[in-house]
Amino acid sequence: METRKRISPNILITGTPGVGKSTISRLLAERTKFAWREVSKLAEEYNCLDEYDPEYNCPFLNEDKLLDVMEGMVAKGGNIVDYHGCDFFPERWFDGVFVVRTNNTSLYDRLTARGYTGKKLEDNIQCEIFETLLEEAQSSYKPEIVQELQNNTEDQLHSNINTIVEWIERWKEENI
Ligand SMILES: Nc1ncnc2c1ncn2[C@@H]1O[C@H](COP(=O)(O)OP(=O)(O)O)[C@@H](O)[C@H]1O
Repeated sequence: METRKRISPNILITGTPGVGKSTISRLLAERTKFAWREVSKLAEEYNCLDEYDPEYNCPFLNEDKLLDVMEGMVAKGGNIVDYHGCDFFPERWFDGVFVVRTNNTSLYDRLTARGYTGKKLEDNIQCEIFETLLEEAQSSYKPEIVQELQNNTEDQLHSNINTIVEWIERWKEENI
């Protein structure tokens, strides 16, 4: 699969759990009619989860199996891939990578509302403070396709959607 064969771009929405990836992806999918690929749901649906990680209380992802499942889905473009990790996807899959960011207090409130406590809560807050996903994205993709989006407020949510929609329009002008 080569980038120039796509008639619509593939977009990766990544970031720490709770920053708003699903919210952005859902609204963006409604606006653009792109397919929203929730990687966690696909992993469950296609049995790509291996044995349980007792430390984090969640199953390990079988990355190779998931990539095999997703390869055909992303081939033609027009996908919004939503996941809290990004270094194991093939670089060639994505035309734009958006790293969603949230300040500590908002993230803390959102994760506690989701029922996160203890180590899981602390690790996710630290992940955001240390910009782990931003660094992961910057080291996995060309810097010019990686963009950070601050997503603390409703206003920012809507402007983030507009930013991505405008980015898609520009991509189409330049690539089709
Ligand atoms: N810009 C925003 N302003 C306020 N709340 C938001 C914003 N974006 C998302 N949220 C809320 O934060 C919570 C986590 O969002 P979600 O999209 O599930 O995050 P993720 O998919 O990154 O784990 C949800 O309750 C969602 O409604």
